[in-house]
Amino acid sequence: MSELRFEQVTVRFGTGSRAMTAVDSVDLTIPSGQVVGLVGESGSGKSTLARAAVGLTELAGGRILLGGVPLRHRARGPRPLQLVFQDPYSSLDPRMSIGDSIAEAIPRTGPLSGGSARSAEVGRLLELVDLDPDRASAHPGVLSGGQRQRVALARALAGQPDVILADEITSALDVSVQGTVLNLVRELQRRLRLSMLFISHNLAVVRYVSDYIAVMYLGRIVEFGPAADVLADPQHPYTRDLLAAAPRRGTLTLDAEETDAALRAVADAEPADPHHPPAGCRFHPRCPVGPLVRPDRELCLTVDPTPEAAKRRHHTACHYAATALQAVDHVQ
Ligand SMILES: Nc1ncnc2c1ncn2[C@@H]1O[C@H](COP(=O)(O)OP(=O)(O)OP(=O)(O)O)[C@@H](O)[C@H]1O
Repeated sequence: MSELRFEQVTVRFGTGSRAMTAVDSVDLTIPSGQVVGLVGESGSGKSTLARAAVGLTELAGGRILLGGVPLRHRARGPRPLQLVFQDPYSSLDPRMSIGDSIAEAIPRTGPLSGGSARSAEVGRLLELVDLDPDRASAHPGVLSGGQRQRVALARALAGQPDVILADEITSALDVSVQGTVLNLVRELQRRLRLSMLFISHNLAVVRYVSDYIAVMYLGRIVEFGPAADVLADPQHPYTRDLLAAAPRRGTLTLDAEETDAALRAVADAEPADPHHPPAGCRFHPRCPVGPLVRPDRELCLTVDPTPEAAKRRHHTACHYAATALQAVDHVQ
């Protein structure tokens, strides 16, 4: 079993007046062999959550379990979680051949410890990501962005992971290449039965690969559910903003910056300051729904809806989710 579960995970940065909670009491499960797409605007805490899972960032609270076992208790050896970044340059040493970079990530013990087994494995991994094994001696600098991202994927797979955390892996690629890399990711995920957290600003990209969608806002998960349900029947006003800002189904034409800009235009407000998150519901300063239901917004201003959220298969952290959204539709 390779279910990855975040339980009440909290990450803080800074001290004193610059202290901030980047990830706040997050509960999130990535079911075994499934893809959870994590979407939200810049600064919402998506990368921090992924970095916490691989131990690059310390937890201030909560725990992370793989197959029911807290991660810090697992024995060393093949790395069960692998993080793939937006920029493959950060994981590929430009001075090393791509074959050596991949070989370096193959476990040094077990059946792949011998030299010839390792180079055969490099060839197999390159083929797996649709690259010619003859390119093993090439350096990253001579490859296209899409090819480099394939190498980064091969390197991640070399660690024999159960879980891949893919952080904006197509954001730096031309739109024409994004589709082929996304197809490859989905095919590999299915073939190898990987569990995956797939992070992107772009809901069009997320919906392309995800079984479930989680929406993050100011360090919190504000909506979670099966992808089809979230897309067809978004419950949180922020998810509706995201959907309004996303390119239509089948296109991937908005990049990260454009998506953020579109989001702000839709919500007609600057993102909240993560150092001073609003009291009550964090989304209330941007929310079109609360004032429609109750002009004084008492509940929204004073009561944090998150703790009640995670009870159903498709759930949201909004006091007035479904009923109020119908009211907004009616007014519009
Ligand atoms: N090492 C750090 N030190 C201090 N603050 C940090 C650090 N890493 C992240 N942050 C802050 O934590 C918050 C969440 O950042 P994070 O990168 O996780 O967001 P994100 O949703 O992934 O956004 P982006 O897509 O822009 O990376 C931001 O306000 C960011 O400035």
